[in-house]
Amino acid sequence: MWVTSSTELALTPTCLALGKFDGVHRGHKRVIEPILPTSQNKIRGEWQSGREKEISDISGEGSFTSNSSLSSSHTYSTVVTFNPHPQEYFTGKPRAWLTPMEEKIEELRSLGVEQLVMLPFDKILCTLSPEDFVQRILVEQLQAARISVGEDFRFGSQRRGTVQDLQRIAARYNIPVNIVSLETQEYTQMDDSNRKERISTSLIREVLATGDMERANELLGRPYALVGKVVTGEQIGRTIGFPTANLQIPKDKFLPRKGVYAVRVSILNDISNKYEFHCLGVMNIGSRPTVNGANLSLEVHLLDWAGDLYERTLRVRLEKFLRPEQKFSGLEALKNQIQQDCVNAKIFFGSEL
Ligand SMILES: Cc1cc2nc3c(=O)[nH]c(=O)nc-3n(C[C@H](O)[C@H](O)[C@H](O)COP(=O)(O)O)c2cc1C
Ligand SMILES: Nc1ncnc2c1ncn2[C@@H]1O[C@H](COP(=O)(O)OP(=O)(O)OP(=O)(O)O)[C@@H](O)[C@H]1O
Repeated sequence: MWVTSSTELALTPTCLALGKFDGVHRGHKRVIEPILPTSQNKIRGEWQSGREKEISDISGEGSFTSNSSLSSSHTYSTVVTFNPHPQEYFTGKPRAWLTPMEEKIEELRSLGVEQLVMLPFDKILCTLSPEDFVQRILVEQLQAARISVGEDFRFGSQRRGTVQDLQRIAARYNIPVNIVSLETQEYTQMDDSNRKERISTSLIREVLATGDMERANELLGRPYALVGKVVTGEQIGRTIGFPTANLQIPKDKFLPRKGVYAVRVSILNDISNKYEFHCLGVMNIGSRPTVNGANLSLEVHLLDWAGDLYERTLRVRLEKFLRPEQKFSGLEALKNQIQQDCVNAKIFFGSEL
């Protein structure tokens, strides 16, 4: 996938999906689907499979995340997003992401998106009128051939432009706009009544903060994952019979509720760049009050497994919140509880063991 923050370096013409796409959740996938080559094929019946050429020599600010074989007269399926996040720009506060950049690129690439354009969200961009945004950015710079957005997408200065405005303005340039209806999820409330909720990044963040992984994962369409390298810890874990891999994740990754989770772990094969060796485990996200830990740490113990994981990249999928972190009277009490956590995780995973 080609990734750039410069519209001058963007591969054109394009089929565009517009938005912030943090989390690449089920609603986002619905918006992206119509711009993928397979869907365009169905829509236009003219997707080119011949005359393909390997594009690997593009220099400059952008980068390829894998070797892509693309046609020279091809409409590039492109996700257009904003950097920094508009909220970050307006509040001046850094934001934690459900999918930090690397993870977002990986998710979009796995969907079949060919290009990610991260428009610099600055004073110029945020003061463009809806008309100028479409004409200058989408038409002139990105040469849009088709646009896909969710029903509630807003754009242009002060979010003035609605999807109907987008459709009307784009029609002047003969660009069709797909307006995707909102993806919702049925949710059973405390009083047992059912409610449909619109899937959004904000909702998923709220749910993750409560530790309700079943609901968060349902909204996302996949388990929420922490991806990072294994670094050295204080090595107390092995002395109590529970060696743990300490994970170093991107600083801007959004963390769910602190506590202990039942998890699925996979290890990145650095050569094939694929995750393999799948294993179950228990993870603690917390500051380890029992051993007077000062910083937040992310530690995973793999069930019934022994080996060296230092420097390996792990993907830890959080499946079930088991309990909050506690301060125990000593290491023996902590050890007994971790033993119980492993039993509880095994019960949760049930037949998989
Ligand atoms: C499943 C699991 C649950 C844990 N629960 C707690 C806890 O409730 N309270 C706590 O202080 N530390 C908890 N820890 C962290 C341990 O204190 C930590 O693993 C131990 O100090 C060893 O860390 P080190 O090997 O990185 O030095 C937990 C660790 C794991 C793997
Ligand atoms: N549930 C959904 N169903 C269909 N389209 C959606 C859904 N949620 C977002 N979209 C669309 O996907 C694109 C990207 O959405 P965006 O990330 O900007 O919003 P979001 O997921 O609602 O996040 P936030 O909560 O931060 O507003 C936009 O075009 C938006 O309208």
